[in-house]
Amino acid sequence: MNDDKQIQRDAPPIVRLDKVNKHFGELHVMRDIDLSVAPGEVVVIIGASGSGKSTLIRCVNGLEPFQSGRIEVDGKTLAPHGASGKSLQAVRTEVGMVFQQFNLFPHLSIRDNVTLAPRKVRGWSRRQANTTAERLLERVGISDQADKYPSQLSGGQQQRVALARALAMEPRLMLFDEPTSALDPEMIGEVLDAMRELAKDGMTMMIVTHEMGFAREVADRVVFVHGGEIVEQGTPEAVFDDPQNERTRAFLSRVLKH
Ligand SMILES: Nc1ncnc2c1ncn2[C@@H]1O[C@H](COP(=O)(O)OP(=O)(O)OP(=O)(O)O)[C@@H](O)[C@H]1O
Repeated sequence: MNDDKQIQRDAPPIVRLDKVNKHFGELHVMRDIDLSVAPGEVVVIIGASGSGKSTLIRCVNGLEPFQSGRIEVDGKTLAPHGASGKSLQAVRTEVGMVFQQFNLFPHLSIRDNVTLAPRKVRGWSRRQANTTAERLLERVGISDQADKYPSQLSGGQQQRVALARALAMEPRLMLFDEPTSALDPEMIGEVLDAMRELAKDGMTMMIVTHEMGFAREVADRVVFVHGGEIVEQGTPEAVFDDPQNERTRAFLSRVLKH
């Protein structure tokens, strides 16, 4: 997306999935998924509802166990049937996640929502965490809201706090699962702007979204998932303008009509 940005294709990938399979009972939701993400790369995952996009993201963060294959995140292995406690903990602290729902703590101020994890998990002093929170809230454009509580903020502002909170842990990788789908249309832009900035700064990102315009603009690579399989992947130009697979074409003609 950005010519100045460096994707470190020669470095070890930050994320690597090898032949990952996941079932929910009879339902096979990830089928032999192979996927690597290089440092600095922005990968956008698209596909119809129920195709397995969220499950893929949640497996990378260790939120869902999987049945076979292997997932490596920044050199730590998540094994099938749940990782060992240590690598799971390490992955969770190195990966930032932003969900559809903001999940802020309602009884904590915006500042305390952002500083809680670095203080508890990293052992930062209140002062150090507050300085970081100020910088991050400034970065997502809501430094004037630090003393407020989540219920006093709009959905778009709350989602930007959720982004600042994830960044406070200094993640190597950011995962987004439909971060704008719970927002009113007029608030979507402000969250996408914050994500755009992050991408420009070289953050490695995996993003599940239904915002196709944003996907085209921000992605280094677009991955189309159908029925738990990666059916097609490539640059946004390749996938959006010249899709090779019939199912990608059918999906895009459905979503781009609206
Ligand atoms: N905890 C669960 N238990 C049983 N089935 C589940 C569970 N979570 C997801 N599924 C099923 O797995 C399939 C894939 O779900 P997933 O949420 O990954 O799809 P998705 O592509 O992210 O969909 P959407 O765009 O609607 O969010 C769906 O059929 C869903 O109903």
